[in-house]
Amino acid sequence: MKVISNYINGQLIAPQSGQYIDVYDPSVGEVYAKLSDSDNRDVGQAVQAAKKAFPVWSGMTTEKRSAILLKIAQGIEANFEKLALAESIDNGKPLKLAQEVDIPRAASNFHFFATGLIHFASESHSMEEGAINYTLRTPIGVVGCISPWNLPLYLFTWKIAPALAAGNCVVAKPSEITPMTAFLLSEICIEAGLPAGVLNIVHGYGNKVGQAIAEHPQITAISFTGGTVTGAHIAKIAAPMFKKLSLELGGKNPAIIFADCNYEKMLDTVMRSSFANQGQICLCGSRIFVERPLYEKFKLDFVQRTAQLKVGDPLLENSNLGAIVSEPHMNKVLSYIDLAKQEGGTILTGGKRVKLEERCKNGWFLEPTVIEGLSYDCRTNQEEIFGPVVTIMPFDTEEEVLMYANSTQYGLASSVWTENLSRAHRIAAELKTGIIWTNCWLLRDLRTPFGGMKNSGVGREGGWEAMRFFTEAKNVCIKY
Ligand SMILES: NC(=O)C1=CN([C@@H]2O[C@H](COP(=O)(O)OP(=O)(O)OC[C@H]3O[C@@H](n4cnc5c(N)ncnc54)[C@H](O)[C@@H]3O)[C@@H](O)[C@H]2O)C=CC1
Ligand SMILES: O=C(O)/C=C/C=C(\O)C(=O)O
Repeated sequence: MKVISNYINGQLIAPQSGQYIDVYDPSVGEVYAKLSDSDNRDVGQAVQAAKKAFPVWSGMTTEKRSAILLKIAQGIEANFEKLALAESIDNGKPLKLAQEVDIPRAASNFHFFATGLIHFASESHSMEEGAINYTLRTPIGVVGCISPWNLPLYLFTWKIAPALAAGNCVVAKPSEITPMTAFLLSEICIEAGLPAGVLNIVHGYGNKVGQAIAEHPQITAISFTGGTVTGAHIAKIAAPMFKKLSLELGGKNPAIIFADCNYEKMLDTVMRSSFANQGQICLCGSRIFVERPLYEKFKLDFVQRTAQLKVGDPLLENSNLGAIVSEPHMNKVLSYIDLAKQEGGTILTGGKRVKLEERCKNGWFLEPTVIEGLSYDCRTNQEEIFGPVVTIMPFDTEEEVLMYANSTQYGLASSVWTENLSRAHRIAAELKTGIIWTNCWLLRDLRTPFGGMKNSGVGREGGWEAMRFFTEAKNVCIKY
């Protein structure tokens, strides 16, 4: 059985506890690897290694740092098939999705920041009084990156690439539920010649390793993606130490469909925004609002298309949906389907666990589910489900749909479907979400600010936002 070691000070090493955690393949429901059960001792060791490496890494020329990060990107590309297969086995997502989205994006994250760092420059502001300010952006030192299980390598690299590009040394923790590709990345980093201690990957539970990262006084900035409750917990620990925080948290995203939309394009994309990655993306559109004249047609077509989706072995080419990441998570999603029924919802399609045969007979699979007949303010429509479950609701006016869309504690992303340009701008101005996609979904330009409002997070990642987060701004004012 594969044993997943920590990557500390350039070495693959066992956890100090000598203990290991079971890692499951969700499509077969069985343990297939053992993961280091690390604790604050391993985090302490990682921080010491990172501190030692900091003068070397931050003092390196940008060209040299860029070249090493590009080598990591090339290493991801060279190991493309191995990483995609590992991601699919670890997470349960269709192999095709890992090949088309997760792994290419992980390589892009490194490419993007490896080249970006060369162009990252100081700002200067001249004053009429005869003075000039220039703002130095210096690396922070040792930073922490904590990532979730839904897009494992994609989100892990989305954090560590800018942190490293900005000249920091990193103590990183991938999710204990999906640690495999982060482990494979540590092998790639060794191969790429990343100096020892620059990146340290400490595996284990959130309440041990994650907690130790949040508490460590020498980790002065943390980038976290995960659940809102965990984000609030980390914020509470970090606040008295005045740590810099970037929190990418949950969502309950609206998809708003007007009757004048490009119907076929909308339908194809809304299928994806509802069920991609089994609905386990914080950006998925889980509340679908449809203008009343289009509602019945949309309902008919959407339900029919959903019922035709194939839930199957993630390794097979024709599976549209794979397994849910874990048994507890599958049960959580099922409990929300029960709640929807109690709240008066009608299940139009789906709603049950899927029992596959042979290899996947004990896997954790769910039918893609469409629910109607719920009020906008019931729990099903207010709380994050994070699975292949969407609700559909009609609306009559722009004011009404904006009220529905903005009614939750979350404010991550919205998608809007209309051919009316003025309306698109009007709606975008009123939606309280950090990201608004009009006539598209998850169309990503890595230069743009990425993040949420309200309980969906604090701060923005991506492009210069990430480089600014991972640096200290120091203004120098010179009077001449
Ligand atoms: N990006 C997103 O929006 C995500 C949202 N979620 C939501 O959160 C819910 C719970 O999922 P979980 O896997 O439990 O997410 P989580 O928020 O517990 O896990 C995310 C990361 O935080 C770590 N973590 C957990 N406790 C920690 C602590 N005390 N200190 C520091 N780090 C800690 C985990 O080990 C993991 O690496 C999901 O059902 C879903 O609704 C989950 C994953 C991603
Ligand atoms: O950066 C992206 O393209 C996607 C990010 C997705 C998440 O943060 C998530 O699903 O947790």
